[in-house]
Amino acid sequence: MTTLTTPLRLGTRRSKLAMAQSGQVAEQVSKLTGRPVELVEITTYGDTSREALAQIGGTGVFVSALRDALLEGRIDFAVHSLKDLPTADPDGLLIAAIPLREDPRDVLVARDGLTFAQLPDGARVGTGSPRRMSQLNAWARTLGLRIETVPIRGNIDTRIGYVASGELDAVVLAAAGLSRIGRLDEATELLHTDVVLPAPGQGALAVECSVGQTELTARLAELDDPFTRAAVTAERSLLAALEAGCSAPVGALAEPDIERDDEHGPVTELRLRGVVGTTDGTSLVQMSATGPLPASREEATALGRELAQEMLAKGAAGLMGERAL
Ligand SMILES: NCc1[nH]cc(CCC(=O)O)c1CC(=O)O
Repeated sequence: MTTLTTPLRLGTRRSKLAMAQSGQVAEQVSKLTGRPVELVEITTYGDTSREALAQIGGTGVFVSALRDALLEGRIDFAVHSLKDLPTADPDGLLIAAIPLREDPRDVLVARDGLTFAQLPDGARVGTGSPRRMSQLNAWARTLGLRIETVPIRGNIDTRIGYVASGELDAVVLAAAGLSRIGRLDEATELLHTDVVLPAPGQGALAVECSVGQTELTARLAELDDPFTRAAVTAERSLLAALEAGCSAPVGALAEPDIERDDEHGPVTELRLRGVVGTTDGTSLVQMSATGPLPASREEATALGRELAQEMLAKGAAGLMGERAL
């Protein structure tokens, strides 16, 4: 029988980042429910495989083992990095909460405190993400800088280690990940979203549970931040409508935008920006669209779809490689 003292089981990957974000949510859920929350470690294929992410089917590989555990009732809920969640909703599960998002931006961690513009010609910059490669190469071109992007994988500590060891001049990572493991102070530049748009959903978490768990779902929903939910819904709708996977060169960010409306005073809208590009950065489609705020799920989804259509009309599909064709 389930009682107030029965622990809730929170399934988590074993990485430092996963443990940190699961630990934070566990504490909040424990306060909300008055029940202890126990972390259950789940190993995913993405954790054990050394193959490149693109080869093993994108970041969804980190998620499926947690979802299997949820569906089989071995755990009660799971915390995912939203940007690692495939856009298709699985049967039998739901996102009970999307808490307030952290800083969605990417950061540079470079040797000797360098910013991107200060990197030497021929600098080796580590990232395995086609989205980052595309935008970094495009930015370098506008600065008249020649860089070499070097595909790397591994957890955050491993990636920063390539800079510490002198193997690479810099790596690019998500600010949110660094912040959650307490290493944000090692960033040498926060990358402005005018030059690098983050991955759809970056910086946000998703708290997932089984549809049958109505009581737990209702409690977890108290952690939900409606603005974050609307923003990431628009970003993920763009990604889905471009028919791109989570390892595609797609950046997206939805933010509040204050518009001057002379008759009724200022109005706040939801502004969605999107970018798609070739990994060498020679060709980019970058566009934006605005919708109402607050935004219902339908309105946020429509905004993403609308922007995708405009980007596809400008040739976005041709820039994404065969996945999109
Ligand atoms: N790609 C892996 C990944 N998945 C989630 C984060 C942390 C940031 C987030 O929660 O969005 C990271 C690390 C990174 O991209 O640097």
